[in-house]
Amino acid sequence: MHTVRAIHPRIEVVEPLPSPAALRAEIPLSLGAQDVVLGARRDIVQTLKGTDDRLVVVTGPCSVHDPVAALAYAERLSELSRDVSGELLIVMRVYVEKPRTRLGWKGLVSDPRLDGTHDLASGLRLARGLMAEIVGMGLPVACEFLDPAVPAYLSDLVSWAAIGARTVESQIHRQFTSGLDMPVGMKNGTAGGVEHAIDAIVAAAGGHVFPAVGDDGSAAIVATAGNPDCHVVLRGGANGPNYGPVDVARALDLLGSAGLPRSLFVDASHGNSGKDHERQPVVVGEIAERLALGERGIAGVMVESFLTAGRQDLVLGRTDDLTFGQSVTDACVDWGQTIRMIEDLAQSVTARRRLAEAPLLAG
Ligand SMILES: O=C[C@H](O)[C@H](O)COP(=O)(O)O
Ligand SMILES: C=C(OP(=O)(O)O)C(=O)O
Repeated sequence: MHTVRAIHPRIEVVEPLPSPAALRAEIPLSLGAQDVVLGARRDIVQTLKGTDDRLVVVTGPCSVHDPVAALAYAERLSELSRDVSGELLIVMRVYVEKPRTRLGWKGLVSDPRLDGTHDLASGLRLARGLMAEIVGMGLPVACEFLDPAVPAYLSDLVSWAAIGARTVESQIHRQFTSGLDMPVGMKNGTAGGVEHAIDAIVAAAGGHVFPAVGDDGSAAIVATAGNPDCHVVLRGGANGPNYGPVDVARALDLLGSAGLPRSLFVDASHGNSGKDHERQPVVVGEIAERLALGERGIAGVMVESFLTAGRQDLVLGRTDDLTFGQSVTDACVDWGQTIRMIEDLAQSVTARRRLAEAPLLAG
């Protein structure tokens, strides 16, 4: 550890971090786990293209603060996902970085002990170990990539990623997304406009050259090939929800006019539920009804769900006071409600399939 204050008075400490290659060697991905990651990436792309008629469901806690609770959730979800695998492609939210509106705990990677000590090396190790364990259960993993240094440490474990509402306009995020190997959902901005997400899709589809952390941890110039698998995630915004049929049709038309596939995800939480977790089943119910009636533009749905309903305030350093399996960021639906929402969505896919087959049967 050495101080750099003489040159940069506002930087207090610079410490070394293990390189991405070193962390990968410490927590490798087994061949079986690699199949899970790659298989889900491929299947999600097929659902976006409409060649797989299942629905992607990205569900899990708003943020992971307790790996034990996250694993307990993952065990239940992996079992449930097997039951509905003919209709739904379930991916678990394992969100280890949190963007904050102002200030607050920024996730497991940033502060894994939840006490303000910011042991990032342990955070990355913990996040990688947790993701590896969940993928090892056969359950694919989703996260938001926030800090541009983090994907190099985790992205080989991730099947679906988001660029959040607060960073979708950032060139830096669009650049690193252009080098990611998984489908990436671009959230509409916090103000609600879908145009920034469409700009982000176009930008990330192109190749870029930019400075980054190399695999060995050294400063590097990275050139990317472009990511053709980005899509919009409608999450609502300051003016209210945008999951209704008119907003979805408008977003699909904008995508079509930009020469992009008419396919998107809907986030049932955030601006679409006014951050009221009890609204999420209502949003999911309405989407399920529309899917059952033949809606094809919605390829995926996101839900914020954990073991216990609601949310709790985190006081740094006071983890003993926390309720097990309850979110310390946005409020989530509980496990029982999650099962009902997933069953509802699975039934809607079955109904949509019957509808698609009906003319063939009649003929
Ligand atoms: O999804 C989580 C939150 O909505 C996002 O991180 C912003 O949180 P904040 O407004 O509580 O800071
Ligand atoms: C922060 C999140 O979403 P958004 O960027 O839509 O606010 C999230 O999904 O955790």
